[in-house]
Amino acid sequence: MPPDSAAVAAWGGTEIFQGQPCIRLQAPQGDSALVALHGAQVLSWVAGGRERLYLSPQAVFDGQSAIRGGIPLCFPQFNQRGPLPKHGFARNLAWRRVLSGGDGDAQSVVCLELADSEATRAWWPERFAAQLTVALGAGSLRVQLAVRNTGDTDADAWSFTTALHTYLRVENVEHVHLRGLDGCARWDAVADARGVQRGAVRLAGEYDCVFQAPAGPMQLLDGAQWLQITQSASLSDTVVWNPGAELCTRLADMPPDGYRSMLCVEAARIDQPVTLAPQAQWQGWQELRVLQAS
Ligand SMILES: O=P(O)(O)OC[C@H]1O[C@H](O)[C@H](O)[C@@H](O)[C@@H]1O
Repeated sequence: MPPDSAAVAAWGGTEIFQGQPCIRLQAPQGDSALVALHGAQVLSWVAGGRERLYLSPQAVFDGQSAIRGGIPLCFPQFNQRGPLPKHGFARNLAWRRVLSGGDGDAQSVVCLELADSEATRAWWPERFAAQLTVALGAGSLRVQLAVRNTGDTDADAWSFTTALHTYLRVENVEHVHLRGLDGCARWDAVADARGVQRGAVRLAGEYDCVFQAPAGPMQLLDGAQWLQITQSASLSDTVVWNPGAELCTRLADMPPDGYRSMLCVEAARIDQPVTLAPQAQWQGWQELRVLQAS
């Protein structure tokens, strides 16, 4: 469905970024976020005067391709774990703005919806409604996905996997520490090896691991910039990804040295797909919060 630009404009807070209709969220103390209708993708989060998300300078904004950076949503399939296009189709389609119904005002909260359509049923036959709510707080950003099976009561249950595929901006990925995953079971997708994480995650080269999500918050230590990352228990996996130098040169929508400036810390549901009976609903969220370094 094409973006309903007129309706979106009537709600205010809209702007065009790289040719794409977007919604600008503003917090009183100066923080802001930018959310594209395409993919319901957060493209920017400025907190404490600093951009916190990585958006590739070579990202493609053609209204069809996945946008490299920000917070893409993988739904209803994570990666290539199924017959659908990689990471599902939600990041390739235009979402529409709906009433948020939540806390906060229209300046700091936006809710976008994607329901099944001819386009989605060409890939996946299920009837669904997905809502992505982005809430900007003082030094925080919370992204919540709610999914409902809108099938008739005598319809079948269906399953999905998902990820909030957050690209965090870092000074130099080889200098960061990601704390909070110590003791978590992990599958290293590069080496195809299972193990348990010991200590903080440090990176040197390509990194692609699916962890059992930690019970508490993680902390990303990037020099003097600290970020707390929390996810709901319903998102039971955490993915940490960086393409490294060699793979990065093969990603057409990233500059060769782009990998240095980003680290994906993804709140995901992969190993145990969510199964929804007709009319049942599920939700999951990730929250990012700026911390004072100590
Ligand atoms: O290039 P994309 O389709 O956006 O996928 C980027 C990456 O997403 C996740 O982090 C996966 O764990 C990686 O295996 C994958 O390469």
